[in-house]
Amino acid sequence: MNAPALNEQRVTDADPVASAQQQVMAAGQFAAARGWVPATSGNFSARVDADRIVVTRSGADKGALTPADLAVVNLREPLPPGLSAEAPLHVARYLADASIGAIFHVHSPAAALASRRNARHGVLTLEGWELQKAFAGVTSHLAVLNVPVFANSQDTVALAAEVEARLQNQADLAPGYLLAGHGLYAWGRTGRETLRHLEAFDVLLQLQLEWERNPL
Ligand SMILES: CSCCC(=O)C(=O)COP(=O)(O)O
Ligand SMILES: [Zn+2]
Repeated sequence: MNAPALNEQRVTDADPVASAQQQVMAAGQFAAARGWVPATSGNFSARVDADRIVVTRSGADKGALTPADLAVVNLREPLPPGLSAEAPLHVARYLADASIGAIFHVHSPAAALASRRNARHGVLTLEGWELQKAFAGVTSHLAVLNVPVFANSQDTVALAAEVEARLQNQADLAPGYLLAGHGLYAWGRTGRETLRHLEAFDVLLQLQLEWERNPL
């Protein structure tokens, strides 16, 4: 999962926009196949270079994305109309962390439910699960990983500022956060790593929900 496939590497070298588009379209199919982006929910982005990302347009079916559903956006310029309503959340993350290569947002049932269960605390803490090692840099099930939970908001510019202020000061941060009653944002250095993180989050959130409901 860590090394890009040969085809992905060739496209990256030749055409970084096409590579970013390919990562986003593949992620959309992966998420749709698992029921994580129902009814056009979710939004996906991948970095092109230090200044640009590819991001989904608003309302696109994430399971059937084509290049026409994707916009190339400069991170340091005003956002054009028609982008995902949540594009400010993507842009703020890329600007805050130059190592991020892709950000995928899903509305999986586990994320929506776990976010509401933990909204009052403002954080969901993962600990004791071997699958935590699917997150980059985590080497033990004993690691304590915090997943911040934010109140949902339709003002995604203000929400992005709130998220980034909190993430800067969050110790032991997992590669993602939850929006209450809404879903999960996850990131990684590449599209493949971000998909691995999404998949790990999905199982870990299901385990956590079951554990909270019925601890042994
Ligand atoms: C259809 S779900 C409500 C909007 C949302 O939360 C989402 O993820 C999709 O919004 P977008 O503007 O990116 O299509
Ligand atoms: Zn959403």
